[in-house]
Amino acid sequence: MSTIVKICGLKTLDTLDTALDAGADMVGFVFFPKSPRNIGLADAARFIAHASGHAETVALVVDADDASIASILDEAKPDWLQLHGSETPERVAEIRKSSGKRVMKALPIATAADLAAIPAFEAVADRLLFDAKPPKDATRPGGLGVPFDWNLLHGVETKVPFMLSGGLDPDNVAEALRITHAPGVDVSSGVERAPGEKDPDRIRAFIRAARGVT
Ligand SMILES: O=C(O)c1ccccc1NCC(=O)[C@H](O)[C@H](O)COP(=O)(O)O
Repeated sequence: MSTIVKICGLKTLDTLDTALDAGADMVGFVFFPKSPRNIGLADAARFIAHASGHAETVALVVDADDASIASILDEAKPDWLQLHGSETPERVAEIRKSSGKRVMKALPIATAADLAAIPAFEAVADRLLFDAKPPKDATRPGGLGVPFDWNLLHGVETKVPFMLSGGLDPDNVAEALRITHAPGVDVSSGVERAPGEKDPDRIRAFIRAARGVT
């Protein structure tokens, strides 16, 4: 089965088209004002409509309230909601039920102890995203371009599919997949030429590398 590839933090039509043309399975749009990838609702709606039918679309939120989620669903109509904050299993279940959307829950990973969160969240989410735990002084909970020890995921078993994330790039994604056998990978910083500025060549290179295309 081919590795599912998600390109996250897209902000322009040309880089979205690059990701789609290169075969990205999922494209992510960030709704987090402190992020250099933060996107407005109108642009997200336009890009999600453009991507529909070519890739699954993901709206990424961080501890969003019901009103914010409702606006995103009404205006942008994503296929997935990615919950990248400190949402509890109960909150994940509540959002999944009320939105009727598939939900991907990000779990911050730094040590083996962090894997203890898997059972509670795999019971309420459609997919898990293992991302590097942010440092205490981080201004955002993701998109930091920093990996965690992939060996922590060696042999991990989950009841729902998972994605590997955090500090991936065209040069390390094949090794990350060799170690983790992750069914999916997700990248943001590693395909950028500057924070929030996606690089089409790096997007293409990442997808090729993730697919094992030399
Ligand atoms: O990308 C962001 O700026 C971001 C901001 C706030 C919460 C989550 C964010 N990104 C989440 C993602 O899914 C990223 O792709 C993931 O954290 C990996 O990022 P990177 O290490 O930069 O590849």
